[in-house]
Amino acid sequence: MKALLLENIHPAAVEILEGRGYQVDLRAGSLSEDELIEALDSVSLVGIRSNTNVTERVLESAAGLEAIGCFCIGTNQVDLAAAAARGVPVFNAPYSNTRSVVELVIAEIIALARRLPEKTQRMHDGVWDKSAKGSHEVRGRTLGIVGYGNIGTQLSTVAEALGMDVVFYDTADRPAHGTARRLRTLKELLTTSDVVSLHVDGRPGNAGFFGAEEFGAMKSRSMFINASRGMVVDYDSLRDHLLSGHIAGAAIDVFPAEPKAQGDPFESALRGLDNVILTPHIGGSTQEAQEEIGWFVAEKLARFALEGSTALSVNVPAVLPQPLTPGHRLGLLHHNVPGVLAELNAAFAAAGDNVIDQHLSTKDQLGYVVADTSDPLSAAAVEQLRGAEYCIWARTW
Ligand SMILES: NC(=O)C1=CN([C@@H]2O[C@H](COP(=O)(O)OP(=O)(O)OC[C@H]3O[C@@H](n4cnc5c(N)ncnc54)[C@H](O)[C@@H]3O)[C@@H](O)[C@H]2O)C=CC1
Ligand SMILES: O=C(O)C(=O)COP(=O)(O)O
Repeated sequence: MKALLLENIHPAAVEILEGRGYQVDLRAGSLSEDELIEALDSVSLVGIRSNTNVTERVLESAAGLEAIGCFCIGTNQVDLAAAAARGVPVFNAPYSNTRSVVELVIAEIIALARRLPEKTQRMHDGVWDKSAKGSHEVRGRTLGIVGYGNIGTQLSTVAEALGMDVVFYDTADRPAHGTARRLRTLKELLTTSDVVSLHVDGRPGNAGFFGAEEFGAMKSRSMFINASRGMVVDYDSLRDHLLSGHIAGAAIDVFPAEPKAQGDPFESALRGLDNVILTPHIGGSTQEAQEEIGWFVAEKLARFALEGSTALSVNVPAVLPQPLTPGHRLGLLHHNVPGVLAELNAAFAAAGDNVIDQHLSTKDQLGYVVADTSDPLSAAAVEQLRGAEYCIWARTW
């Protein structure tokens, strides 16, 4: 059994998968589509982070791929529908690096308010530039959070503890934390915030949603932070609004096209601008977060591959079966049509197998059932199931 782990996934993941009998190929960088297709030959588990794209073409060629682990929060880099259609579950770590992102953004809010990027540069240039001009406390200033999910809400709580007034805008119905106030429109947030921070997800509909109109609506001399996804923002427009002085500072951690490997050249319209903090997509890059992610996602991959558990999968029905009794479990991922369970249980009955435990879950067009039986279903009966029109795959453990 082979597992391919890309993008500097934490060694905790290697330890867990090797401990479950996998031969692990651990690599530092991300791969292009063609490189990934080649690397996935005879691989059953693959781990990626935010910079490797698993496209339908990759999935089409990776016949032996059983599951995908996104060792991060975002899963927009995977064609989730194509993976689901092929019965390939995708797992992520929805909370493991949340705090790390929040602490980076809090640091950036204060750094920008005190114009630290240019202060420290002047010192390194040998210039003593002691001035309060353009520097402010963050206490009492308004933070506008766009995207009030796991990261946005934690940021809200920490910012409030710093004495900031917090407002937020979210397309979904989200409860306010602490004294934060939900605003009905993005424009209201933009016109009232001293700092705007984006924490939306990378769904296709968010591509380019923050551009000239939004920057123009922001308060004069306000700050902008993006640690969500680069594809969300028009950075040429941000450059224009920084050069004009309308936006007084920015901190950017994510970019539309990010280098594939450590040390690769980085190009951006935002390089060389005053009071702009640029970081190489490190919001989740702390030792604590990476170790937690490595353990969390590797465990999900192993429990799926070795026991049939799809708990916390982002794209197939979630089933958390009982502890495995080897040799007595069947998993059936199928098209969500009537009669599947009846046919499966009829097959067990015909074989004289008593069903000890059974879990069925459905999600959109898919259904997934895991059944533990007194006696293993015969190979012929399993093959018959695999031939059914509704069957995507049937596996036994
Ligand atoms: N820079 C980095 O290293 C990291 C970046 N991220 C990015 O941050 C994103 C957010 O993470 P979480 O808070 O955990 O996700 P989440 O799914 O908990 O929250 C995202 C929120 O944004 C809202 N939203 C989506 N599109 C929106 C729009 N157009 N306008 C307003 N609200 C919108 C959603 O309703 C949701 O409440 C991730 O999807 C990922 O892309 C996450 C971790 C690390
Ligand atoms: O968790 C996320 O979605 C991130 O963007 C973190 O990405 P990374 O694991 O640093 O490639």
